[in-house]
Amino acid sequence: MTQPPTEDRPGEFDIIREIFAPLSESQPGAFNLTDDAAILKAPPGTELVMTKDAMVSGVHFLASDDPGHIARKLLRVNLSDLAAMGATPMGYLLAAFWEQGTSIDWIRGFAEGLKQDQQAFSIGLLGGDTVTTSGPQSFSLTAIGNIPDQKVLRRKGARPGDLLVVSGNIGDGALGLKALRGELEFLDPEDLSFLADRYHLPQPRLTLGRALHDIASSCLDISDGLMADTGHICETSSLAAVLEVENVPLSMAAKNVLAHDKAYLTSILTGGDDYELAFTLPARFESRLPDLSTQAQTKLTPIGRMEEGTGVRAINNGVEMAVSTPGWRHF
Ligand SMILES: Nc1ncnc2c1ncn2[C@@H]1O[C@H](COP(=O)(O)OP(=O)(O)O)[C@@H](O)[C@H]1O
Ligand SMILES: Cc1ncc(C[n+]2csc(CCOP(=O)(O)OP(=O)(O)O)c2C)c(N)n1
Ligand SMILES: [Mg+2]
Ligand SMILES: [Mg+2]
Ligand SMILES: [Mg+2]
Repeated sequence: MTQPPTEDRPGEFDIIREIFAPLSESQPGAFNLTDDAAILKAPPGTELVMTKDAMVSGVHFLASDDPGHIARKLLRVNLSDLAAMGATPMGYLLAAFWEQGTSIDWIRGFAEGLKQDQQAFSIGLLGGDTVTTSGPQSFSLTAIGNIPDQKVLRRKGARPGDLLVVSGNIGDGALGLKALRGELEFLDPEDLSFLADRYHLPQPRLTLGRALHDIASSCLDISDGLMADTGHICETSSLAAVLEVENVPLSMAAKNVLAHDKAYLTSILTGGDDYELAFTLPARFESRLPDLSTQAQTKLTPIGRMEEGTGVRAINNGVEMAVSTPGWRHF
């Protein structure tokens, strides 16, 4: 920041000391955000797992979204990638590109959101960077976790005959964005706010990821869209997937959207913002799904099967769906 601090307008280092340093309290290696970098030890017998996702106003969130929600989603989408690898969160690094003129209240609201979710997910701030930009509000977060040696879940590893299983419900995030944009005015207010909440606050499936260590043959989180991300398992595992669309788990709100207009099925299957896990399961483990579901406190639904070949085919009650765009692409 180039502006000098005044009594009522804190400067860059006031913001770091007063707003961000308290978020690093649980991390002794962050040195209270007073050093050039942080240190972190992996517990004995574990490996570090690292992931980074960015969020940009107008691309990943709406400029009108609550700053606390934006912060929590930023943390949660990264935790979702740790969950997909089967990892346990430890710490995170944050780069904030504040749009010039951002108010201190907005920054405080953002940090409040981080504080709330740090406690919920047992993770703390390790460091980062604070800059301003003439572009839109943007953030990048690097989450670091650990996993016992040799336990990592990969996108690669699915075998022909494995079941394709998803956690939670699919499509709520994409429909939530439509709800916030005023496109689903036919829904009642409870459904609208349920879907908006699902867009704002995904639920990273960390307990599930850890429970899948010796069970899943491959795993990822669904961020771009169910069809596109299933395609990633197919590509890295050199297989095809057949998706039984009628088995895709839906919330009551999503069912109400479909009852109004079946065309929303494409948004559900390809819209992304799900942050549920999709994993492949050797058929001999199918009987373990109810226990896994109880342990992970999420619904687990088999929605298809892996086969020899390439690509994802979506079959809706026996009829193959033509899907031109399987998910979100930045380019
Ligand atoms: N700019 C980049 N530099 C290095 N690695 C990247 C970059 N962009 C994406 N990746 C890597 O490419 C892979 C796929 O990225 P992405 O689709 O964004 O993953 P995800 O959807 O799980 O967040 C990941 O391993 C990610 O770390
Ligand atoms: C305002 C707004 N428009 C569109 C979307 C939809 N969207 C934007 S990026 C994206 C995919 C996920 O983001 P990405 O940066 O690709 O995360 P990753 O897959 O790397 O985890 C989706 C579904 C959104 N979330 N918010
Ligand atoms: Mg990414
Ligand atoms: Mg991912
Ligand atoms: Mg991601």
